[in-house]
Amino acid sequence: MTETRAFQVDLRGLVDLLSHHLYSSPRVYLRELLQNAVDAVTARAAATPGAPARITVRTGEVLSVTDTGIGLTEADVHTFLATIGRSSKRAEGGGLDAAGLAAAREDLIGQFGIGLLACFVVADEITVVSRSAAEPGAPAVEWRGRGDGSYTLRALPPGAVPEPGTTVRLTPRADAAEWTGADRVLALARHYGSLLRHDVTVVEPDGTTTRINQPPPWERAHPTPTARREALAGYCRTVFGFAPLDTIDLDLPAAGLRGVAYVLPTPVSPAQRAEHRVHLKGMLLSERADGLLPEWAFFVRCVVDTTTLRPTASRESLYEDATLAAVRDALGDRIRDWLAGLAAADPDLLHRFLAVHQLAAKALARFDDALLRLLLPWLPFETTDGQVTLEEFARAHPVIAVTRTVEEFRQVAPVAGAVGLGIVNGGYTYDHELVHRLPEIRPGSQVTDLDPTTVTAHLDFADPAAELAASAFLSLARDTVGAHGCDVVLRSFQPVTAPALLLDDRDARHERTRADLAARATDGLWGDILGSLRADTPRAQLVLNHLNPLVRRAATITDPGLARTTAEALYGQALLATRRPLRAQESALLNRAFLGLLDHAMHHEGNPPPRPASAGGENTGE
Ligand SMILES: Nc1ncnc2c1ncn2[C@@H]1O[C@H](COP(=O)(O)OP(=O)(O)OP(=O)(O)O)[C@@H](O)[C@H]1O
Repeated sequence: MTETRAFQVDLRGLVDLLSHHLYSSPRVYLRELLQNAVDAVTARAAATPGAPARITVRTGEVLSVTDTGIGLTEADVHTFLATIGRSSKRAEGGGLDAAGLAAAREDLIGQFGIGLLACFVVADEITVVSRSAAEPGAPAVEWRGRGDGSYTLRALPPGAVPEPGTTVRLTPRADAAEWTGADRVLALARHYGSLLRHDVTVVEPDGTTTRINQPPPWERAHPTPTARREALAGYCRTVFGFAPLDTIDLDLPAAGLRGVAYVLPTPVSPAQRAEHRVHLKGMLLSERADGLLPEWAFFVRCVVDTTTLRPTASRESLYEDATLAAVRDALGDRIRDWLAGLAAADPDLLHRFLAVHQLAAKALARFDDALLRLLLPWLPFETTDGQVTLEEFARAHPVIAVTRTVEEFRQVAPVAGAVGLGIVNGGYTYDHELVHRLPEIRPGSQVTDLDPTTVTAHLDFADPAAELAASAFLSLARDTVGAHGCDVVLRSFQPVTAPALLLDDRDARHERTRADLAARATDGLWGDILGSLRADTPRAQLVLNHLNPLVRRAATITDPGLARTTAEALYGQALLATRRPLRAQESALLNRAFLGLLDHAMHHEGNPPPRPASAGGENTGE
């Protein structure tokens, strides 16, 4: 005959699992106790509006949490308290539902039926004394549960518990003293319970009584809007430790969510994890909730209290579901609206915001066409006219060229600026893309990527006689520098102090890398592939400045060795000015040029080269 048996649960093992793998710290025991008390009070208030709603935490050798809540009958204790995984707050036919409290369920925090186990992380035994408010005639009960999984239950004599409600007591183990001392309990109660909606007090062993919660500042009445703003900013300083640039009210009635977003006063990296404080029905769920806001909103920190978002079983983060996704979108909209409002009504604050969160605003504009339209005219960019908005820049330059890297910009900007070419530094995050979108917002403006030929086309030609006089040097320089995939031209440009300009774009660099690899490829197939990729890409250009005195003198050098070294030195100097990492053969070229010039200079001084040392070394001894 087949016998059906029930699973046995090893409670010690289960508690161990919870404490080591579910909860991040033993301190959550207090949160679970508070939460049960809050739920019990909420359930009773739903059945009997106006019923007492107090929660008292007493610290000392014995720690207790007393509530004036719904209480438990003997049957409730067996069904809910003593059955792990069963919760009156979720189960169909649960005690609270039976009492007609289905509506209140929405306001309850617990749902998993495992919370009480957290107490076994700090104590070996828990005592619950309870009297039901739903069945006032039922006797009060005392339940003692032990960490080994056993429990006892006894009915108490009439009058032993005068009022409905529940007291949970535990005697902390010595090794849990860190979490159960009076100061720590007070701090933890404040930490978790500061926004709970019922009256929560902590009584210390010397009788000191502290109320630990009050309504959140966004719900309190304030005499003036300024007073409200100050109260909200003060709250930000307390919970986050900074004075916000501005506060944004968050109110999503459909999602049962209220709170505020604080705009950070200093820049943050988009990669930094946003840390939002999320309260669930008043109880602090997490100080580091992820996913509450869209990723682009990394410039705000939120505090919210919500009734609809679901916690994970550890109660330390939000459960990623459709509700959270909808809330995230709606909160994103609120932050967008705030920005739109600033642009329309408070340009001063918008300027201050952009001064700090330029990067965030740029990230935002990329995502959202409406915001692009709204923000692009205000966003500053680095240009050949200095730090200006694109709008201003476009007015002065009908055609805007944009670089792909900061180095390219640094190198070309002084020269391009002098010849009136309008260039924007597109090397910073998002800038290249945003500048290219300017014509969408400003029809008629033209944006192109900067390439070497555009710049050279704007530089003045040297006069033909000068070009002719320099032709021998130029052809030698072309020969020398050409080996590095670079052309040489002669032009006149400002500033005169710059002997040469290396115009080198990404395509030209790629082509050089490809050529390098192809030359090194010993394997025929690989060499063929790289060879076949040879593109007709623009080569880099070394533009020598004919206005520069050094270049003028170089053009007259007759010694081919010195002319070659001079060409290499000019190329090397222009190469260094690009501030990009040098390749091995470029470093070798610089070395060669430097040593060559040194050698030439010493020759010039009249120092003859030393006689080479003989192979075996001279015998200088006697
Ligand atoms: N202070 C209390 N007053 C009345 N009933 C309580 C109290 N504490 C616990 N209970 C009962 O014990 C049950 C189990 O509590 P437990 O804390 O283990 O889980 P839960 O609160 O239902 O869910 P969660 O695991 O999400 O916290 C509750 O559903 C409730 O019926």
